[in-house]
Amino acid sequence: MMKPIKVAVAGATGRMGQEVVKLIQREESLVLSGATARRKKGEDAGEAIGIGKLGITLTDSLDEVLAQGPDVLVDFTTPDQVKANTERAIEAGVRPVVGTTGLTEEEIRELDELCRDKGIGGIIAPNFAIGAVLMMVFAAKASRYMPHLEIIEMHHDRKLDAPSGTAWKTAELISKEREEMKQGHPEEKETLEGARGGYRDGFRVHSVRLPGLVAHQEVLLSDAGQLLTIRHDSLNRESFMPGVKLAVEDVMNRTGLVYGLEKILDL
Ligand SMILES: NC(=O)C1=CN([C@@H]2O[C@H](COP(=O)(O)OP(=O)(O)OC[C@H]3O[C@@H](n4cnc5c(N)ncnc54)[C@H](OP(=O)(O)O)[C@@H]3O)[C@@H](O)[C@H]2O)C=CC1
Ligand SMILES: O=C(O)C1=N[C@H](C(=O)O)C[C@H](O)C1
Repeated sequence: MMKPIKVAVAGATGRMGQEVVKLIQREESLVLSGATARRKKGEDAGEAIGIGKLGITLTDSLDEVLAQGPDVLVDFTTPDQVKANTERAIEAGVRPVVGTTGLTEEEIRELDELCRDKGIGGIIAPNFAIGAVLMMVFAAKASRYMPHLEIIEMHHDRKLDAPSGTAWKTAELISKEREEMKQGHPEEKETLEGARGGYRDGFRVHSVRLPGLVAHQEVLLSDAGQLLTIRHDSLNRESFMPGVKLAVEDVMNRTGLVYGLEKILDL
């Protein structure tokens, strides 16, 4: 049997980090080698998230976790932590699998260069749910034929960033397929600031934040007499785990960093 992949988790007590720790526990091909969290540091990682003792103590020191020699670091922390965490992982020769949103295109390019210099693989995916990736790719394809469109993303009200990483990625994929064009009335005026949402490459992106939601997105595309709605709903955070597992396995066999799960799926 193959040796299990040693996975460390940054942000292990967060909404996503907890799911990743549970994923690692149920997969024989993965083993938890370390975990970071600040508020629950010193506690056992399993006990802290209610799944029983795992023998891994939570620490707020990423360097301590990296010194254990994991193969992969999975990061679900915050937009202000992720760049530094990922740089430190790569410098330590640990392959990053990043779900945390908020990295700019320039930062992603820098991290790719670092990975290549080290000869290791990495992936940054704003959304690990396979259905969400399909929604983004289908919407981008549809935009070639139906270029009038708007993106509406809807999330829980604990989310820090707007628009979501998924909406940014969708916009990027659409902008590669669709000729830039202005939509709506040329003399349109907002009488309530923000009413028309954010603007990118000629189309609008709207962010909704409500308690009880998880992660949802609609891309509305229209033409005379017709509306195409491409929608994805993550109903819980387990929905992201098959994609996380795929990414952890993938980075073991690549050099350089990819941005987007669609790059490692055979679509
Ligand atoms: N790619 C994808 O598929 C998905 C991406 N996301 C993204 O993942 C990120 C996390 O989301 P979510 O889990 O909901 O957020 P949470 O706020 O629930 O979790 C973030 C966790 O990070 C921990 N944390 C923050 N800073 C540090 C630090 N310096 N060291 C150690 N731990 C730290 C926090 O714990 P403490 O304060 O105790 O340290 C917290 O538990 C967001 O950017 C979100 O957009 C979310 C869902 C899916
Ligand atoms: O914060 C979240 O919850 C999510 N964040 C990611 C994003 O910003 O797109 C992925 C998913 O939408 C859930």
